[in-house]
Amino acid sequence: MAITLKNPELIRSTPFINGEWYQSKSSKSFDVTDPATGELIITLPDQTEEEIDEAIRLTHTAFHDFKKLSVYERSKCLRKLHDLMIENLDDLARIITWENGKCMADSIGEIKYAASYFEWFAEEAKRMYGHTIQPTNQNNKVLTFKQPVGVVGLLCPFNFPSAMGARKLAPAFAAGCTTILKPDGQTPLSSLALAYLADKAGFPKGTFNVVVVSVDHTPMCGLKFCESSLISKISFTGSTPVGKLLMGQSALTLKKLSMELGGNAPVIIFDDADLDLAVDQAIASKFRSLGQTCVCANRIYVHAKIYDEFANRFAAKVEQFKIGNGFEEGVTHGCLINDRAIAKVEDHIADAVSKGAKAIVKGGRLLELGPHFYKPAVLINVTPDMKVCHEETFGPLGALIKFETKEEVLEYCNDTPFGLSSYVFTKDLNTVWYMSEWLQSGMVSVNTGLFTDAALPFGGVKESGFGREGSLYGIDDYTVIKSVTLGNIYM
Ligand SMILES: NC(=O)c1ccc[n+]([C@@H]2O[C@H](COP(=O)([O-])OP(=O)(O)OC[C@H]3O[C@@H](n4cnc5c(N)ncnc54)[C@H](O)[C@@H]3O)[C@@H](O)[C@H]2O)c1
Ligand SMILES: O=CCCC(=O)O
Repeated sequence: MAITLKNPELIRSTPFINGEWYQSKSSKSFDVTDPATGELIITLPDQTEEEIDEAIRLTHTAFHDFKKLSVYERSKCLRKLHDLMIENLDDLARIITWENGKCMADSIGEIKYAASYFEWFAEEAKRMYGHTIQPTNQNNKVLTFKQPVGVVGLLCPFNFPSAMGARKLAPAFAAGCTTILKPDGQTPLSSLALAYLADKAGFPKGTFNVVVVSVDHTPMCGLKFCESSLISKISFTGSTPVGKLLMGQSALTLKKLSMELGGNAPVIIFDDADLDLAVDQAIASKFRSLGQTCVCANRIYVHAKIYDEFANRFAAKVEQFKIGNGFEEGVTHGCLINDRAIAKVEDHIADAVSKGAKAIVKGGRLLELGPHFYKPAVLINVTPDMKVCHEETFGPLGALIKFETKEEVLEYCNDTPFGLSSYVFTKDLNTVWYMSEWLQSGMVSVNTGLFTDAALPFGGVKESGFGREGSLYGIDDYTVIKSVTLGNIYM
């Protein structure tokens, strides 16, 4: 099914390099398909090593002029891009639903969320403050400047095809860095549409480049970024194993890195929680983008006193989901991205059931809807020895685990190498404080399942990575501090 857009020019079929829609000479190409139908959306050139090198070189050349552009000019471009995204909201959301499969309501939410990073960093661009410091020698003064780190390579995943790129591009541009973005080979159209709008917003030539490569050639592109001495920093969002690989590959050029990696988010529901709120919010967290969100609830710990009641209400709500093509009216949840994603959900369910879990909502493929549709599942009697407690499912499986005390549940929650986000539901301030203090995660969300925002410092601890995106801290990852000493000053 081809989609119609108010502005068909938003669909691009070539990379965007140095301010131009680049005519690739590659003899290879790759198909982007609609995960809901399996139908072809577009065929793109699979860029070669030489073309990636050339794109890096041009991004580097652009850096020297760009750093001279005033922060006020950078701020205006960012603000304009925000406005253009909102003007093109419906078209951009349709592109996400087409290439990613999430429902239109989620896609519209994603575009507003992505645009909000440009608005936020349009303001932050003006706030790259330095310090004046008094060193031990009274006749010297130290000044600090925040300077752009240089060329930044942005490697983005499929699950938020617009927002993950926006969350990197906006602070990088605000700081005065030039960027080269490689979108996921399954969902490249949103990034190309962003490049089209950035160009219209006045981003100078070469400051925002998008290269395209197939899923198969992605490791080649990753290696090129990591090994290039012209790229100063890499910002990656994706799984922990790939993050580790990129970090190793970046060692030779000692790059600055931001790693937004996998999660295994626990949700803890205490017996004093507002149950209606907890059920609704746990559902919102668990099934956002059908579970394909890095901060999605992965393990839901429910206090023994309210376990059965919570499980029944949770299951009843899941049964009400309307799964279908994301473009259809009334659909609450679309499809998963590919077969591998479904296989992981099936594996976690099979493992849990073989160890004693019981399905109170039986999940399963919905082949009558299309190749990647899956009815969400809810399991009770889940125990800490099951895979779902240790690995990120990244799909529509609600796993409910019983607990008795806060000390016990804290131990379960922290028993993982991951530490991205955690959720706590309770009315007791002491419990809120205790859990917020001791949960090993970069973000703790209390009494809400939806917390991400451009104003929030987003990022993990442990093997969920490092660096913070968004917020007043987000720009720091794209800057370096230069210290200037003024000597022999006499007053
Ligand atoms: N912390 C966050 O902000 C965040 C946000 C979204 C997703 N994620 C994580 O991402 C994972 C889901 O995404 P995925 O399955 O696509 O992850 P993935 O790591 O397989 O892929 C992520 C991206 O990296 C690319 N990639 C893969 N191998 C590469 C290589 N050798 N060099 C360069 N790029 C390479 C992929 O093509 C994709 O675009 C989950 O673990 C999820 O938690 C984290
Ligand atoms: O998937 C990860 C990002 C989700 C978000 O920023 O809300």
